[in-house]
This record gives sequence, C-alpha cells and structure tokens, in this order.
Amino acid sequence: MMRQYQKIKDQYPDAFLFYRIGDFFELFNEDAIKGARILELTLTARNHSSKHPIPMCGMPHRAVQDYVNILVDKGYKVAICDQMEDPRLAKGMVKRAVVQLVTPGTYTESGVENAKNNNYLTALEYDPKRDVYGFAYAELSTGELKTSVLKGNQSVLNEVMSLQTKEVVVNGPLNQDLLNKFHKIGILISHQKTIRTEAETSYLIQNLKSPLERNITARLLTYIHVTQKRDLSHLKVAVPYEPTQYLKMDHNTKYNLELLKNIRTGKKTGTLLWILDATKTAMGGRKLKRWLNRPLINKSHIEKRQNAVQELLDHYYERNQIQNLLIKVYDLERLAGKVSFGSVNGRDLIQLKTSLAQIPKIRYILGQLDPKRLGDIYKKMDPVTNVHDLIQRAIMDEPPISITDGGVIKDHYNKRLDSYRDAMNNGRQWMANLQAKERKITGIHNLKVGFNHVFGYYIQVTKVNLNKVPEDRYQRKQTLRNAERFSTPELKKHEALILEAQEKSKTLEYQIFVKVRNAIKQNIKRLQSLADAVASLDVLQAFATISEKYRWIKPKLTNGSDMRIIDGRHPVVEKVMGHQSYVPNDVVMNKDTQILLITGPNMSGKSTYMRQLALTVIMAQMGCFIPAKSAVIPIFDQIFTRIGAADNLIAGQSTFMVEMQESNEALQYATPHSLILFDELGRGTATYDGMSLAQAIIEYVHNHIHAKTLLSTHYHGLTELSKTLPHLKNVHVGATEKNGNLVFLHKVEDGPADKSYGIHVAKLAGLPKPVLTRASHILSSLEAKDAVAHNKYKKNSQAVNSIVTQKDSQYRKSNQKLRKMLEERTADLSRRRDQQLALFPTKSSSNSKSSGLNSRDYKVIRELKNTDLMSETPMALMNNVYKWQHQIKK
Ligand SMILES: Nc1ncnc2c1ncn2[C@@H]1O[C@H](COP(=O)(O)OP(=O)(O)OP(=O)(O)O)[C@@H](O)[C@H]1O
Repeated sequence: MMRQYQKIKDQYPDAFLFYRIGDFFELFNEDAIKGARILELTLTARNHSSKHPIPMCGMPHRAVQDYVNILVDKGYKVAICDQMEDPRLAKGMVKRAVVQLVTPGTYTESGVENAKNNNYLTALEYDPKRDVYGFAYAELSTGELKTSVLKGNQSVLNEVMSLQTKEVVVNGPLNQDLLNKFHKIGILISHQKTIRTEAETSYLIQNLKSPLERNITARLLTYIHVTQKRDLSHLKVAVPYEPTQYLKMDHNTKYNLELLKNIRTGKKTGTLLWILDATKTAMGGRKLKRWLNRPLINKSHIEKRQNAVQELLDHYYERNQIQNLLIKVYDLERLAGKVSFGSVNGRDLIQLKTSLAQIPKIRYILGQLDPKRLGDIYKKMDPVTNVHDLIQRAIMDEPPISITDGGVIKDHYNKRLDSYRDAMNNGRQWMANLQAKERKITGIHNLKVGFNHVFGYYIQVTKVNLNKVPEDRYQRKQTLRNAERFSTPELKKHEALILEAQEKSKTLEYQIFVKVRNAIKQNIKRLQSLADAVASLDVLQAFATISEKYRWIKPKLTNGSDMRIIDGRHPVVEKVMGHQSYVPNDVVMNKDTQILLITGPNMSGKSTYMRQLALTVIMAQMGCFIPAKSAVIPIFDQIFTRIGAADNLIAGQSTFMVEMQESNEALQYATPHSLILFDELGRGTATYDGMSLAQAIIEYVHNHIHAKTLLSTHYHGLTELSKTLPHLKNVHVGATEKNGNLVFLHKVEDGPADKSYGIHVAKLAGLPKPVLTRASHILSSLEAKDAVAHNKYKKNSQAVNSIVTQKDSQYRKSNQKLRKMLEERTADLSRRRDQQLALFPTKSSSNSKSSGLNSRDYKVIRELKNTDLMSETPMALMNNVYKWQHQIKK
C-alpha cells in the first residue's frame, strides 16, 4: 500500500495527499508532520515498532471537507485520493486515484460568509516580442472567464490585486519583480506547461483574436481540467476585455479610497461598498463589487443604468415587491456550477426550484414598468420553466443532504421506485402484524419487533418474560442488560426481502437523481443568463433603495470638461455622523479652474472634501445616484490618488517612496480627462524638499497635463502659485477661533487659509498643558526666526537683483558694440554690392528705371530696417546677416 501511496504522491509533490483508507483519509510522512501541526490532528505512526515508523495522521472521510478548507484557506493545495472500487469486491490492492486537486484558486466550497465574494484563478504569460502580458481569469463556481492583454508589471499587479486572486498559473519563470510582489501578498504560483486543444477548450476561446489571448486562456483551462477532473460545462465562453474600457484606478487608489475594505479594520464597515450594498442576493452582491471595481466610461451605458435606477426609484411599491421576491432567490450562478460539477444535492435542487418560482412574478412586475428603462432585464427574465417543473415532479420537498441514502425522489415519479417502496412499506406493515401475532402466541405483551443497522431485524423480549419464549422457533441473536433479541426463520426471510427492496430503491433513486441532474445540465447557459439578469436587477434596486434612503440625486454626465457639484456630501462620513451634522460643499471646476489648492487647519475636512469628490465620481460612473443637491460631472478616464495611508505592503518601500511613486504614476499617465487627488503632497520629507517637489509637480500638472486636480497642503507658500498659474485656484476649509478655542466650519471657501491652528488641534486632542505651552513658545520663536530669515532672504534677493542688473547692462553694452559693428559691416556690404552691380549690370537692374535694386534686395532692406537690434541676441543677428547676404548674392 505504501508503494501505491508513494507512486501517487510523486505526482503531487507540492500538495498534501489525502489518501483514503476505508472510512478515513490519511496523511503520511512529511504531509502528516506538517498537516498534524496545521490541522491540530494527533500525529501517530504506521509500523510503530519498526526501525523506521511512518508518520501518519488522519480524519474520518465525512469530515474531510473541513480539513481541506483549512489548508486551502492557508494557501496550500490538497490532492484528494479516493478508492476507485469497492474494497469488499476488490481483488488485491484497492485501486486508488486522485479525484480532485483542490487549490486556492479553484476552490468552490463557499460558506455563507463567502457568498458575496468571488474566488478568481488567474493565468499570466509574457510575450517578449510585444513586451506585453497575456492575462486570463476564471471563477470556477460561476463559470466566468475573461481575458486581456496587459502592458507593464504595474497593470498586471493592479488586475491581480483588484481581483484579489490567490493563485496565478504560469508557464515558466516569471519576471523577478512580479514574483517578489506576488510572494509578498501570499499569492500561490502554479505551473502549467502544456496546453490542451480539445474541442471544449477551442469552443471556449472562439471569441479571442490574438494568439497570446488564446494561448493564455487555453493554458488556464488546461490547468482547470487537470486539477478538477470533473465536468466543467458551465464555463462561459471567454470574453476579451480591456482595462481601458473602465474608469481606471490602480490598487492603491481603491485601497486609499476605502471602496471595498476599511483601511484600519480590513472589514467592509465604513467603506463605499458598505453604504451601497443593499443587494438581496449573493449574485447581486458579487456584481456590485464588480461594478465598484470597474466603473464605466461610456456615457450611454452609464445613462442606461441611471434610467433603470430612476424607474425603480419612482416605483416604490413595485421595487418593494421585487425586493421581497429577490430574497427568495438563491445563488443561481453557483447552483448552476454545482449542477455542472455533479456536486449538487437534493436540497440544492429545491433551492433552484424555489428561485425559479420567483422569476415569473418578478417578470410580471417588470412588465408593469417602463420597457425603455427596464426592457433589457425584463427580456432576460427567462423562468426556465422546464427545469422548475422537472424538480417539482421529481424531487422531494424536504430531501436529505445525501443523494445516496434514498428519500430524494418523489412518489409517482418512477414506477419501479414506487414498486420497491410498496414492498418496503408493506414489509413494515407485515412487521407490525408479526409483532401483534407473536404477542398473541407467546402472551408477551411488551414483545417488540425492531431493526438496527448491526443486527438487522429482531424480536425483543424483556428478561422477565424469557420463560415464555418458544425455544423451537426463536434463535438468540443479542443479549442486552434487561432483554434478549431473537430471530425466527419467517422474520429472516422477510428481512432479506425488505433489505433488498431498500438497497435497490436507493440505487435506483441515485440513478434517477443523476438523470434529473443531467437534464438540468442541458439548461446551464439559460440559468447563467438568468442569474446575470437577476444580479443586475438586484444591484439596480439596491442603488434605487439607497438613493431614496439618503436623498441622493441623479448626476448629469457629460463628455465635456465642466464640473459643477452643488452641496456635495461624503456618503460614508455623512452616514456615520448623520445628515444634519454634515456640512455640504460645492466643487466647481472648468477650463479656467483646473487645479484647486486646498488649505486649512488640521481636521478641518480637506481630505474628506477630496475623497468626497473621488467617491462621487466613482458612484456617478457606476450608474448610481450621488449625495448632492445637483451635479454636472464630466466622465473621467482615470483617477489617481496620493492620499494618506499608503499601502506599502507590496512594495516594501518607505512612505515617501510610495508617495513619489504614486505621484509619478499620475504625472506619467494622467490625461486632461483624469482626476488627480494629492493630499499633503511632499509632506514625507524635509520641508524645503517637500515644498519644492510639490510646487514643481503642481506646475507640471498645470502646464502639461491639464487634468482636474485637487491638492491639499499645509505649505502656505504654495498658495502664491495662483499668481503665476492662471488655472490654479486657492480654496480653504474654514475655521474660526472662539474664546481661544478652535471651531471647525467644514465649509470650503474661496481663497487661501490664513493660519494653520496645529496647536489648537493638539489641544483638542487633549495633549498635556505644558506641551501645548511649550509648543506655543517654540512657534513664536520660529515665527520670529522666520521673519529674520525672510529679511535675510529679502537682502539676498536684492543682492541677486543687483548682480542681474549689472549683467544686464554689460550685456546691453556688448550688444551696442555689436550693433555698431553690424552697421559698419552692412554699409560695407551694400557698398561692395553697388560696385558689383555697376560692373555687371543684370537684366533686371538694367531694365529697372529706379535704383538698380531688385525686389529681393528691397525685401532684405525692409527686413534689415525692421530689425530691432537691441531685442535680438547676437547669434540671431549673425544668422540674419548670413541669410541676407546669401539672398543678395543670389
Ligand atoms: N463637510 C464636513 N461636515 C462635517 N464634518 C466634517 C466635514 N468634513 C470633515 N468633517 C469632519 O472632520 C474630520 C476631519 O476631516 P479630515 O480628515 O478631512 O481633515 P483634514 O483637513 O484632512 O485634516 P489633516 O490636515 O489633519 O489631515 C472628519 O473625520 C469629519 O469628522
């Protein structure tokens, strides 16, 4: 057996091998030592007394799923090796084989907590000729399959992070930089060298154009087939996608804006998803996340969603009914996956039936609403009636979990099954009759006919009545403390009959169940399309519900560049602090105002104002309504942020390095249609470095990029930039002092802030009085020093100015000298030319009645006359003289 074990284990060196022996799964050797530690199992040994005992641990086969879950969750692979024949019938060694390789990316057993999460498996392949990556991903439980071509490590990392994949399949060595980053975030790298090209794979990649896309998707599919070894007919045809089809945000931006995860807690509470998630189904929950990860950039697509939200918002009663029906719709997408895998059970089918039963009702309600706004979804609400009716006819309303122990198929669905059941039921009746008969014959009133799994059917007599037992017919079977159990030839005969009927009916039930499952499998594409429509409807109703609850409005989206958000609010902060306490603010930007430089005390609301805008844009481009009184928003192509807590987990770099990298991303890739948010740019380094960098970055954005940019700063010197940069506008978040205390107004107003109030904020934070007093003293002395420094700077500037003036007059003098030289040279030239003309009169000059000069000569003279010698550089003058001479010579 150990030889068989080792042979199989050699094929799965990087996985835990769970090896089935009877009712147990066992782990051996290294797997056992490591597994026992992780799974908290008792480590024992096989061949204990031998020289080389084999470490071993195990678990009952019924509990295996829990242990697989733990290992896969920790990023390991598990190969499940099962017995391929009945050990009672096997000759020699029981045949065993790996029936599934469970990996972090192919894992599909999701509990309730994972219902709204996707588990993506990704694949990556570098094309050195084009310097791009082929990228594909699949979600095994839902069948989603997508492919793209990505440029650069950063975009690969962005996709991988935004999908939150746990496993990447590659064909060979990966770029070291990416590999390091993948390792840092705990992504498992799996290798798949070969590619299968069978019909099923070719069908799934039929829509992909480039060989790279086809290759990477086929490789991913091959890996799935090799590891899963089960039916995957629910996988959808691969869809090519481009990250540029969506509003682009890198991972840090999503992280910093807390779209899906709270930075502090890592949880959903306090995120945009938390506010928006009023979905009623798991499919809706997953779709909402996808929409949030990828807002749209196509105006008409966004408007389509907006119109659907408006329609649902306008029809409270219908929306309410839809919600109540959606609650009863189970995870159709994953149920379809389970049907395909063959892992569906009777209870799953009842869930499927219950879900399908809601569809005609939902469809009816949608039919009452405006077809222009909800027609697309209405059309996709296919109730897949044949599947519903089949389950209704075939499957018990409350079936057991197991599909092999009977009790799953309804009466009257199959005649043969009915006949077995008759035999069993009559058999039970027969036993009841037997009990009555034997009581009468023996006179034992409490005689019982019963059944247990070990001893089968028996007649039980209590000890006090044993003297009444007819010794000739009754054969002793089992002794209990107070009773004896017997059998009779008559009982044995019937027992055999009943057991046979039970056994046969179980086998038949299983066969019927598989047939029903296969019939449903023919409808998987329809079920998936329905699931998609239900998910969209669910997200749209969630948008409508939330918009109504928080009084959000429909923004007007434009392809222009003007932005006008009146009384905008931050959805999360407003929810936390209450509508009454939140101070709404406007954001007005256009061609003339492209950069808002925000100043104001700490804690006044600068970050909130910037984040508010980013979230508003994301919500608007998702098709959701937004928290504002009115809004016109241009469609953005990308959002770049440099905000607060940077995620340097992946990069392992310093905060300042991350800050500069994020700024660099914006400077490299932003367009006039992008939104840039810089929160306290340059604060991570020495003041002058930071300020200089901030100023240079602002100038660059202003002069070269023209993206809409919000910048908050504590460097008050930067507010002077509005004098030199016409498209930059100063705004500040107001605060006032009342009786020595700071009062935040949270209102954004025009112009720069006058003071920082840092010490006031420290006071609010409750710092000890001596610290505050000392800080005030230091501040006064610094301000005084600053004044001295300012004077010094003034003096220095005067000195510099006088040097510049000196140089200037020197330059002027040398210019005058040059001018004189030039005049002399020009006069000399014209004199020589006159002499030449006199010696060799040309045709034109001889014909000319005037001075003997032709029109080209006049042009030269005109140019010479119009040249302002003082404003030209000597070099330019020399060039002109050269040009004129050349023309005259001609
Ligand atoms: N518009 C608003 N209405 C009401 N409260 C607000 C508003 N904006 C911000 N706040 C409150 O002020 C707090 C601080 O805001 P925020 O972090 O944006 O300040 P900040 O100016 O960026 O501070 P710092 O300069 O210290 O980073 C928020 O947590 C919130 O409670």
